Amino acid sequence: MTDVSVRLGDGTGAARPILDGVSLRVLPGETVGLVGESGSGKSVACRSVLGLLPGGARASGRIRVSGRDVLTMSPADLAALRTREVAMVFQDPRASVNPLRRVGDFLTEGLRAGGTPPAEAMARAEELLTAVGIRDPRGALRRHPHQFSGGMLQRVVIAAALAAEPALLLADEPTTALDVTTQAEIIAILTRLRAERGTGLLFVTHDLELAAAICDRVYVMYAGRIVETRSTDELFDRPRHPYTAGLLACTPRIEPDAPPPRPIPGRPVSLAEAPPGCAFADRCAHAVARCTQEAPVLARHGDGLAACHRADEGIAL
Ligand SMILES: Nc1ncnc2c1ncn2[C@@H]1O[C@H](COP(=O)(O)OP(=O)(O)OP(=O)(O)O)[C@@H](O)[C@H]1O
Repeated sequence: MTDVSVRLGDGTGAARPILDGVSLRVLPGETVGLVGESGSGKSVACRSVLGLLPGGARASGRIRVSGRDVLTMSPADLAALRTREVAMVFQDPRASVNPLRRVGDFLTEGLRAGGTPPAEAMARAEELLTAVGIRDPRGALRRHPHQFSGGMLQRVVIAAALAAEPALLLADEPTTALDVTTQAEIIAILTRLRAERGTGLLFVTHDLELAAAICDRVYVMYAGRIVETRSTDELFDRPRHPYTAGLLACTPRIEPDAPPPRPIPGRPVSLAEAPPGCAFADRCAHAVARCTQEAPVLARHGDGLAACHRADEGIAL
């Protein structure tokens, strides 16, 4: 997506800005992280790729998937995009499935709608369940969602997302609701499938350790804007934006000599409440007068981009 801004109607006729000039890219086979505190706009950015914005939202900019612009697509083309090119996995797998329908029906409906004969669709569903590590796939097809644990059901949802072999998989906190062991298994499945199938993966998370473990590149969002993006290695070794450094410092670490986590002072602001200048200035220990007067632009520093007037001074280390 390039320079995407989103505004939401607030019911009174006024429009509340949610995203401002967000540019973000996922190449085939790449895992890209999107991190930031709650309310920074990660989910809205992710959903905008599927044209899934709240009612009354207005989006500008360009969102291209396989060369076609999502924002100007007809409803029929959008529906086709969602079944063939881009799939999304959400935090709560139970919200993605109909509790009254068998898993087999859920997994095969897209394939059957695309003209695959029922027996072939069932065989494909079995294959997909095997690919996500479900041991008795034939039995699983006959069961209902309530007969699965959260982790098993998330595997089913991932299998469904992969049914059409999408070019891009959007994963919005897909493991947050799961215990750590299951979380590790789901991550292993996603990374393996991405490597085997060359699917691009956009992984939305507030967990920086997890982003570090699986992502090639990371985008950091604050108040509806991207404030930093670079390769995962450099982001963690040498963040240029004090917000990224703050997120890293407040992440608990397990190494025995690691410093204790230090929370970022204050609370996150939404884009609508953001002051002029840098939206993070109020919470930033390094802010100078210029930061409250002039909005920093996202510019090249090191191997990526950062939106900070002091990005080259090494202050975020
Ligand atoms: N359906 C909606 N109606 C009104 N406002 C919304 C809606 N969805 C999101 N917002 C607003 O958009 C902003 C960005 O929300 P978003 O859910 O994208 O943040 P997030 O970074 O994904 O947070 P979280 O980590 O909590 O999911 C927030 O200020 C939120 O209140």
